[in-house]
Amino acid sequence: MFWATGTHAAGWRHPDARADAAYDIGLIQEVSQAAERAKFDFVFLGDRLASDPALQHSNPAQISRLEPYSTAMAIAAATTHIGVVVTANPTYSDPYAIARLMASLDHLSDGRAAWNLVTGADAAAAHNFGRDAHWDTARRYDWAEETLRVVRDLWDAAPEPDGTGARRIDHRGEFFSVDGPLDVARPPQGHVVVFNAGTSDRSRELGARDADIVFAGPQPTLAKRREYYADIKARAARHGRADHVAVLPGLTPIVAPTTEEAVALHDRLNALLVLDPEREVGDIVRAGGIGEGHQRNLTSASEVFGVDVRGNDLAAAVPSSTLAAVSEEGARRLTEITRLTRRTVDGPDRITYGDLVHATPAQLSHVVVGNPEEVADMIQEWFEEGAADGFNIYPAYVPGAVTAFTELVVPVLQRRGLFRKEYGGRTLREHLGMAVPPR
Ligand SMILES: Cc1cc2nc3c(=O)[nH]c(=O)nc-3n(C[C@H](O)[C@H](O)[C@H](O)COP(=O)(O)O)c2cc1C
Repeated sequence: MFWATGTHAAGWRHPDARADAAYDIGLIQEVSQAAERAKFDFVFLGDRLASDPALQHSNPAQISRLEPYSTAMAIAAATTHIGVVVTANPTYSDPYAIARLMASLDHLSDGRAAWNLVTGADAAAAHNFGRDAHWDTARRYDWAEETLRVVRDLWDAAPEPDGTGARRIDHRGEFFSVDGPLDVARPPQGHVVVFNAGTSDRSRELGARDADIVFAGPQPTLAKRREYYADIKARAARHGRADHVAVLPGLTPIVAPTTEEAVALHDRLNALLVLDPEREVGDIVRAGGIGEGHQRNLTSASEVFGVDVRGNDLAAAVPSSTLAAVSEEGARRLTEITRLTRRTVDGPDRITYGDLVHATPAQLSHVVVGNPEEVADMIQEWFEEGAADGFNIYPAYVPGAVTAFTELVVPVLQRRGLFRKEYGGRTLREHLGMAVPPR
C-alpha cells in the first residue's frame, strides 16, 4: 500500500473506493487484515510532511493523511503476522526520537516494524520546520547517514526488557551529540528493518551499504530495471552485503478476471482523472519536450509527444500519421500506452487523444493491466530476469484493488511456487529471511 485512498490519482473517485479511506482506521485495519490473509510481508505507509491544497479535486490523497507511526500502531493491534512499514524522514526528525518511536512500534507489534528512510521530495516541508529551503542532496544524505548510525547504535545499547545491558553511546558526530542509552528496550528484531527510497546516486549508495531493502521507483524498460537492480547489487557487493539487500520496485496492478475487463477498468480510472484546463503557451511543439509534472491536458500532451494535438475530442482515435510523427520520448510512451491499453498506432483500435493525456503524468510506480495470469507473468518475468526480489504492491484504489490482487493474482503466484501459502515465522525479519543482528 502507499496511500489509503489508492495510488492512482483518480482511485478515490472509483465506485468501489472509499474516498474517505485516509481517516477510516477501521477500513485501514480491514485492508491490512486482507493483506495478512494473503500472507503479504508488510503493509507500507508513505508519508509527506507537507500538504498541497491545490490538489483538492484532483488528488486529495496528497493533501492530508494520518500520521504513520500512529496508523502503524493501530494496524499492529489489529493483526498478528504482517509487517508494518513507516515512512520517516530524518531531515525533519531527530535520531533519538526515531529510535524511540521505531523501537516502541517493534515492541507493540512483536517484531513487525520497518522504517522507510526517505530524505524527502517535498521542498514545502522545509517551511513547516523552520527552514528557509529543502537541503541539497549531499547535506540530506550526510545527515541521514549519521542519523541511521546513531539510531542503530541506540538500539544496540538499549536495555533488555528486564533492564539489563543498557549502556551510553556518547556519540559526538558532525550533526549530533547523543549520550544514550535509549529509554526503550532493544527492539525484538534487534534492528528494525530499514527500507530506503530515493533516486540519486547518494540514495543508491545508502541503500546498498546500509539498508535491508531498496524500494525502487519506476524505470521505463526491462533493460533499465535490470541495470538498476544490478547496480544496487554491485554496490552492495562492494560493501560485502550482496545477499543482504533486497530490491523491491513499486507495482500498481490493474487486474480483473479478463484482459478486456482490466483494460476497461484502467480506461475508467483514467476517465475519472481531473484534468487541468487547457492553457495557451507559445511554441509548444518542442521535440521531446517534457511538460510540467502536474499539468495534464492536450497542451501538455503536445509538449510531451512533440506534435500539436490541441483541440481534439479525448475519446477520438489519433490519426496514424500524427502518431508516426511523435518525438523519440513520445514513441517510448506510445509503446507504454499499447502495453497498458492494448490499443495500437495503426489498425482499427487506435490510441486515443485521451491516452496521450493520461500517459503524461509522472508515474510513482510501474502499472500493469491484465488478467491474473498476465499480471503474474510480469511479476515472474521481473523476478526471473534479475529486475526484482519482490514488489511493493500499490492498490490503485482502496479496498477494491487490494481484494482484486489478493483474490485473483496471489493464488496464481502460489500455484506457480512464487509466493508463500503460510507464514514461516512471526517477525518481519523472519518473513524476509533476515537474521537478528547481534549487539
Ligand atoms: C519509490 C519511492 C518512494 C518514495 N516515497 C516517499 C515518501 O513516502 N515520502 C517522501 O517524503 N519521499 C518519498 N520518496 C522520495 C525520496 O525521499 C527522495 O527524496 C526523492 O526521490 C529524491 O531522491 P533523492 O533523495 O535520492 O535525491 C520516495 C522515492 C521513491 C523512489
